[in-house]
Amino acid sequence: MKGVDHLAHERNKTEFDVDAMKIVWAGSRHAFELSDRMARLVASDPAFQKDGRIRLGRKELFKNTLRKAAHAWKRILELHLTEEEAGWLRNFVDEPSFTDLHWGMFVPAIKGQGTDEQQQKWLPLAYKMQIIGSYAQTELGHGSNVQGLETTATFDPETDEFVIHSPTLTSSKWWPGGLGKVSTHAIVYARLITNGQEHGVHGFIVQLRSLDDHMPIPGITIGDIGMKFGNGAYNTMDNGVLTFDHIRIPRNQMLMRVLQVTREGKCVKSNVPRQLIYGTMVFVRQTIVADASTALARAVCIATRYSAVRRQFGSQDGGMETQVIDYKTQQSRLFPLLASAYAFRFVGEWLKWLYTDVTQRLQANDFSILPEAHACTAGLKSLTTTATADAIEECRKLCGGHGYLCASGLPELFAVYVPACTYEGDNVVLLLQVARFLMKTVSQLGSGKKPVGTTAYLGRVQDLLQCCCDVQTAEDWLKPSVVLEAFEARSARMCVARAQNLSKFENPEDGFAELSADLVEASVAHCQLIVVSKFIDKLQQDIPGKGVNRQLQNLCYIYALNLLHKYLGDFLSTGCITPKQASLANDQLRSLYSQIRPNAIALVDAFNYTDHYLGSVLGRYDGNVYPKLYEEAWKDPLNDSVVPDGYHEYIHPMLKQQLRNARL
Ligand SMILES: CCCCC/C=C\C/C=C\C/C=C\C/C=C\C/C=C/C(=O)SCCNC(=O)CCNC(=O)[C@H](O)C(C)(C)COP(=O)(O)OP(=O)(O)OC[C@H]1O[C@@H](n2cnc3c(N)ncnc32)[C@H](O)[C@@H]1OP(=O)(O)O
Ligand SMILES: Cc1cc2nc3c(=O)[nH]c(=O)nc-3n(C[C@H](O)[C@H](O)[C@H](O)COP(=O)(O)OP(=O)(O)OC[C@H]3O[C@@H](n4cnc5c(N)ncnc54)[C@H](O)[C@@H]3O)c2cc1C
Repeated sequence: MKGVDHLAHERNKTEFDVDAMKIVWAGSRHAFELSDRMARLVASDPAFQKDGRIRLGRKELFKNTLRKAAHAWKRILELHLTEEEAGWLRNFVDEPSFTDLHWGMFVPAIKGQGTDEQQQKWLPLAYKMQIIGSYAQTELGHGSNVQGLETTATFDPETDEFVIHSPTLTSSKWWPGGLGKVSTHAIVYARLITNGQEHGVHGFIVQLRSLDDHMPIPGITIGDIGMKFGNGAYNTMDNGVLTFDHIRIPRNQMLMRVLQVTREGKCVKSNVPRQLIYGTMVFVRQTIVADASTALARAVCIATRYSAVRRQFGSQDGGMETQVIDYKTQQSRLFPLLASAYAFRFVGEWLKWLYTDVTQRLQANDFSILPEAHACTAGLKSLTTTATADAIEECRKLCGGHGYLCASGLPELFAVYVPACTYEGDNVVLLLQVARFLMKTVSQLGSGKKPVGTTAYLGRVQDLLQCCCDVQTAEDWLKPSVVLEAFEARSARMCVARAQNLSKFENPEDGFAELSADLVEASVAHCQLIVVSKFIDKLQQDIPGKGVNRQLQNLCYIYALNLLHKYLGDFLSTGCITPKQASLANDQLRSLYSQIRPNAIALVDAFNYTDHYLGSVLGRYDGNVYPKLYEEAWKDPLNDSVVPDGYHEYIHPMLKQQLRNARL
């Protein structure tokens, strides 16, 4: 790092091995080295520079994204990068584009729902980018309700083809990323109709554009759906609209792992459950959880470094003013977010493991943990994206006025990130799925079915309904068993209370609708328990590096005790803890903030973000904020001329008018 390090005094306070923490954050030495190499490769390549992109108009912005995606692909081929390396490289380019959907959804959909023959035919084309794919599920009229989609795929036995059609305006495909201007193909979700009978929604591989001149296939209408929230931000993506007028595709382009349609138009079910049609969403939700920690860590890194640079008030005898990071209010807002970044990292790691485990089991025809995988991915996607979007906004406020400048990097980060609360399942709709899973689990307790995995604690429900929290001193809140029991008891009691209320309804569906707001709260409690318990599990691992485990313990308890404080109503009303114990938890929280304080800068350094990736003047590694902020202001196009365009037309005549009026 060249030049003066304005944060050196902060780094000198560090009480742990930052390099060892970098490896913990990355997940392994291999992951660290690989991501570090790719981050530096991107940061050092002028073709990937990001300065000024927020000032580009839509067309320039989009073309710039196409240029970067093409350059990234060129570098991937030239350097013979592995799939893993290529994924990191695209990540550090840090610009949403059609490639996200091609690699993130189109390829996984074919892998997860295609037969062996379909995979053999389509994957090599996709891997070489000889075709570019998107994921066209959502329509103008329906997104959450997948079974309500209207596009039809009618089998024509005479020609051995499906006819894909958009019967209504609301059946227009609407939102798919990469679809508007780039994709040549899409996985299109449509209602399958054979021999006049409906067979639910299925995926079909449909060519959209000519591979020669990129013109839409006759009968297809396709375009971009228009500008989205924020400058730059997600507008690099061509989210699209698409309609079909009786488009014909060969029968073998229906993804047939779940259901096969024969030459005669007969439907033959395979042994895999129907829910596997939703498998791509499960995969992507899992990646979104991992991505949440990355986005949250970016915002926290910016806010933490800036909070150490920024000084306000408190100067005595003309000495230095107080660093805003030393205010307890700043710490109580910032450090729980820092702790959440680590918590989400570890739960994301665990979810990846769970997903891999489910995938292997599915291949061996074991579908038993599919409902749990669905509930965990849906619930954790919802919990982590909501918390991350809120946290990015909180980090903006933590940076005061300068946080509102685009140069802080936070407005763009927020605008890019916030749709994660909606895409891949609206966060409330997903929590309702978790609630269904929890209520089903509770209802089966009486029949002796033993809950496993993340709901195993519900098997001890009788104990959890009676247990009393064993906290007498603030230090008692640093016992993993105490924290875990408090979270388990809160979640179990909320689930049981909701189940009892549901049982009062004659029709369970009426009850579910009526109590849905309460049910969502139980889902949140359950998901928070998962995050806390996976963080505690992480602490039990042998983590090398001086002081690393100690810092992680502090972060873990900050995460848990801050939730306890924030959701105190739940903990008190369910009788899990007493007001006195809650007050002791707060005492402990304040003490933990003081312990984290000297390590805060090193804990964000451990994310190993380059200045290029952070894209923030406030979050610069060297803390040299003010000169760079000053320099940045002069780059604004308004400062190209001293007297602005429009002066002669609008300002000058107004001034003259006032002068005349004054003389009158
Ligand atoms: C620049 C930032 C990028 C960040 C991302 C980083 C990495 C990601 C990598 C790549 C992606 C690239 C970019 C990402 C950006 C945007 C892409 C966005 C894409 C999309 O949004 S695609 C569209 C997503 N749409 C949805 O999520 C729709 C939500 N709705 C549903 O999932 C379902 O309709 C529903 C709500 C679950 C209802 O289902 P339905 O069948 O009608 O009803 P139920 O009766 O409730 O369920 C029946 C039964 O099935 C079980 N179930 C439901 N879903 C699943 C599932 N997914 N898996 C397994 N099982 C499932 C349910 O539990 C029921 O079971 P029972 O036992 O009770 O019968
Ligand atoms: C940036 C972005 C990218 C996207 N990319 C893609 C893509 O590549 N491919 C694709 O197919 N789709 C994509 N989508 C679409 C996305 O998946 C849907 O928008 C999302 O699933 C939400 O569905 P909806 O829009 O129908 O919301 P709605 O369901 O209409 O939600 C509106 C409101 O109704 C509430 N609500 C809905 N149902 C219920 C219920 N049962 N109970 C209680 N409340 C309910 C919701 O909580 C929400 O508050 C994208 C969306 C965005 C914003």
